[in-house]
Amino acid sequence: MALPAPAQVRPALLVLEDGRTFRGESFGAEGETFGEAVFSTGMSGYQETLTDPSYHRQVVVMTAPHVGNTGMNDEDPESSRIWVSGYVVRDPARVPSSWRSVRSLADDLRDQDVVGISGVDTRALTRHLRERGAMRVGISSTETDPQKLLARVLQSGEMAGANLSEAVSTQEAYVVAAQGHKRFTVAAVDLGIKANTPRMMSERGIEVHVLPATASIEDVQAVSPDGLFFSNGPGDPAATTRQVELLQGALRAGIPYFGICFGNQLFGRALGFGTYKLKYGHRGINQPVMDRTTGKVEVTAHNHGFAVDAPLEGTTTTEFGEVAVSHVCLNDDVVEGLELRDADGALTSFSVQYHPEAAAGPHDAAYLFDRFSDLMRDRKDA
Ligand SMILES: NC(=O)CC[C@H](N)C(=O)O
Repeated sequence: MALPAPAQVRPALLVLEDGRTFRGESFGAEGETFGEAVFSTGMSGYQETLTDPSYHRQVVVMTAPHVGNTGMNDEDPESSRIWVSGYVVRDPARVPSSWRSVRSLADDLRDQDVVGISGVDTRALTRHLRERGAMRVGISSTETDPQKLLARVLQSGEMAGANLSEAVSTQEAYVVAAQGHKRFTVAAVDLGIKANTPRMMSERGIEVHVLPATASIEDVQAVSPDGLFFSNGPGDPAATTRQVELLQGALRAGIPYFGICFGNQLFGRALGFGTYKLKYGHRGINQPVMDRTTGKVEVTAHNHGFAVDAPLEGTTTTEFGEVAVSHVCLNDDVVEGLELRDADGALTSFSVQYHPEAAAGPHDAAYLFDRFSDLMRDRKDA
């Protein structure tokens, strides 16, 4: 099959906040965009990455050199739109090829007004971010002067201190029915929830009441939940107070809790720990994490730029019980999970910094949804 002629090439410019400049071609929508430059090392799952609300206000650099081969389908999105504020690839596929593909990546970016750039040396850009840390960036197909774009990058918003989950959350509560026999009811606070999370709960007989990020403790209790869940989400956990207070109220009321990613960071804050910004974060689908409960190492999907500052060894006494770090990233010893136990040593709540709901995978961590079900069963019986 002959390849179609490349679309008319329009130059684009990428300028980091420290002045480093890359030149490439406009990819997706034309125009100008700003955000925090971060890199993802996943070799597959670009559609899930683009539609993950946790990437709100971030410009994602793909380290995979060739992106777009399988096009865009209607089954894999994690939400109803693309959330990244910009997209950087080296070599976009000119022809998508998959039986599920209904659009091309470039068309979807253009239709959803997402500005991207291609033809960039993404390896050099990633090495720069790894050495200097995640930082603000601008991409433009309308500006040709790097100094002028840099001035606008320096005026754009920072990720540290940004409270973003309410901007991406559902406005209205909705219910995802349990598949088969209903075993539990969960109140899931949407801080940027991915579609696969309620799906994986539903498959385990959980009826999921997805609530807006602004939900109150009364809204949670109105559902009579067996468990409370906080999702992943964008922004700085240190800038989020309302949901931390909600979580503390639920813990006082004795509701078992499970949190993922942002939900792990807010759990840490509710228990009295601080959070901090990692130099360049963890974003990819092959990060090794040890589950200290079983001693097993899982290969896991990550997308986080912040982390919980909790002691790796021993337990910490809080008004809610004894807390310990349950999971650790083997690359850099970053806290990847927390667990809370009562005075008898029984698990009452837990959370992980990584993604048991990960699509395209890996699926090593899917057992955590079973752990949540077991926890709700045990607390119901208690
Ligand atoms: N995926 C997430 O929930 C990300 C959490 C938080 N915004 C971070 O970057 O660390």
